[in-house]
Amino acid sequence: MGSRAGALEELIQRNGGVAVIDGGFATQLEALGADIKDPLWSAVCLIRDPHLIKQVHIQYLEAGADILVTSSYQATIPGFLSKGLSLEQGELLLQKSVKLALEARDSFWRLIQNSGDNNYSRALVAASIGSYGAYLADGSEYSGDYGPDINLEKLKDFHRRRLQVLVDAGPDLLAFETIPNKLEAQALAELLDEENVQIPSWICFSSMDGEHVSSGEEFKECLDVLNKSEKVNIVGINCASPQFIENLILQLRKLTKKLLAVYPNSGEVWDGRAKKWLGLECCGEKSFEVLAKRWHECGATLIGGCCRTTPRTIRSISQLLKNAS
Ligand code: MET
Ligand SMILES: [Zn+2]
Repeated sequence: MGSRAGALEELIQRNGGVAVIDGGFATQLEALGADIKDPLWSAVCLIRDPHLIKQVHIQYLEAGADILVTSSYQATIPGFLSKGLSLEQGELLLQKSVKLALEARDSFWRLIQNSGDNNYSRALVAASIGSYGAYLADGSEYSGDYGPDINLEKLKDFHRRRLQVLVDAGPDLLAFETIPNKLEAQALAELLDEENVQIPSWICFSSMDGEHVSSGEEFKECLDVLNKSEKVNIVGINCASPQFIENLILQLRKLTKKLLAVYPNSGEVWDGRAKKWLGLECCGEKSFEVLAKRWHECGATLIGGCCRTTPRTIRSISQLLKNAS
């Protein structure tokens, strides 16, 4: 692994070969009463309800998450500007997303050390960077359909300043989430190089059919690009249906030597136009945890949940994966 990956390696080793990522962030904010019907989605809480953000982080730590993903998924500088905030205010909010997670991690860890409880590891903080489609808030993070005007340079420019601000805020990792196509994967890999980022990163794709990335492109095409990058330490899948994950892991295992991360959603489907979740969960808490064990056996090292998963989901997978190992 690249530089400064030591803390992650140590964590994985201490847990016997696994690290548990937290669960749905926006989902849990809503469960605590936050109103996130906004173009900034969960990131609107950085402005209105930072205490709820911290509470969600603490709930996932208590549940046994080893990696907290920050509230910055849909937090972007243009998004904040269009809310009437200044550039400086927008950058402070991005910093705050990392700060809130670091503070939650540090205060929880102090508590654990004082209690002598051996069941927890000191968690790591992964700064979330949602895809360009997440910023557009039109569902294109699940189609990769960015229109004819978008190109590699524009995607890099879109991501550059947020990336710099988040890295400067001192997270342990970067989590690129719900990447829908090869072009954006390539833009991110190039940007990590250009910015000479020193902390480890994961790049996770979603998949609508269990076989391709959301755009319909082959995983192989995307992995060919990422395999060339030393800055991308981990690749994987987030916010896809749990029923697809086993096959996707088997496919990815053949395509890369990098660590694999999987954190699927609950199996419900997000209707990006109607902005609501459709259908019932395909699997209850119990089967999610049984599946998670299988994902680990198939070669995933970082495992957690995305939208509609909860601290209960994370508690059961944390217990099962860590006791088994
Ligand atoms: N980290 C984000 C969350 O859990 C990922 C959302 S995927 C649409 O809210
Ligand atoms: Zn999700």
